[in-house]
Amino acid sequence: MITDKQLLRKQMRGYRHVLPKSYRIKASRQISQRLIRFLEAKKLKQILLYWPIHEEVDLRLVAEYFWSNQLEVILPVADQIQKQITCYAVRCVDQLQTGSYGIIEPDPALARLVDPNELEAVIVPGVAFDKRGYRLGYGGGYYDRFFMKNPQLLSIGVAYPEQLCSSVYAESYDQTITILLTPTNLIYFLEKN
Ligand SMILES: Nc1nc2c(c(=O)[nH]1)N(C=O)[C@@H](CNc1ccc(C(=O)N[C@@H](CCC(=O)O)C(=O)O)cc1)CN2
Ligand SMILES: Nc1ncnc2c1ncn2[C@@H]1O[C@H](COP(=O)(O)OP(=O)(O)OP(=O)(O)O)[C@@H](O)[C@H]1O
Repeated sequence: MITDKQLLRKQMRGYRHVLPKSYRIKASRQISQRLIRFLEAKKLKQILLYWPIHEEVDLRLVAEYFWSNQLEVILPVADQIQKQITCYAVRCVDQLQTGSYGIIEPDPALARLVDPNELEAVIVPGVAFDKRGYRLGYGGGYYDRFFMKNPQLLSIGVAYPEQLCSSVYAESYDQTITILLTPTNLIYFLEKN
């Protein structure tokens, strides 16, 4: 049986897939610039970023910003068996490799292992976000597990406006994000549901 959640995931991925490339590039640049300004204002440096796949918001400008300021870029490495994320910090693109799901990830042999307690914020990719701050991903539950173990972390979702919807059919294990950044808005979700 196909669930509402699976249908929504397919529909929202479809919406994202048909966004023109030029639109996605422009929106990604706007979101990246807003994120850089936010991180500077709050003096946040130890940030878990992500390297984009499919048509996700592309934050590589933020990675470039970190590297050009002699800061490390922290990225997740996905363990496909355990469905868990481990964080590694890299100093340049040479420390990256193609990992699970074809995602560009830190090479654990070259990168520095980062304890999640060191993190000051987590930038969360998603397929869709709803008005209560719940997120829909690719269905692996990686970020849900990560936030269940590290509930204190500030989580910042990033999205094109076309990824927002009224409900993503959140389940008991789903965690809300703290902030959502779009090309034109910064939304705070104050209530932890
Ligand atoms: N850029 C990025 N990195 C990330 C995530 C993410 O959502 N985006 N993750 C967040 O969880 C973790 C990896 N999880 C992922 C789970 C599935 C797919 C994916 O593309 N799945 C294919 C099906 C592949 C298969 O079945 O073998 C697909 O949905 O088309 C990608 C990432 C950690 N790193
Ligand atoms: N904290 C958890 N502990 C154990 N299993 C979990 C936990 N969180 C989620 N799961 C499991 O993970 C699966 C996928 O969850 P969900 O559909 O919410 O993923 P998602 O948020 O879309 O994916 P992702 O975070 O990887 O982008 C579900 O079957 C759920 O049972």
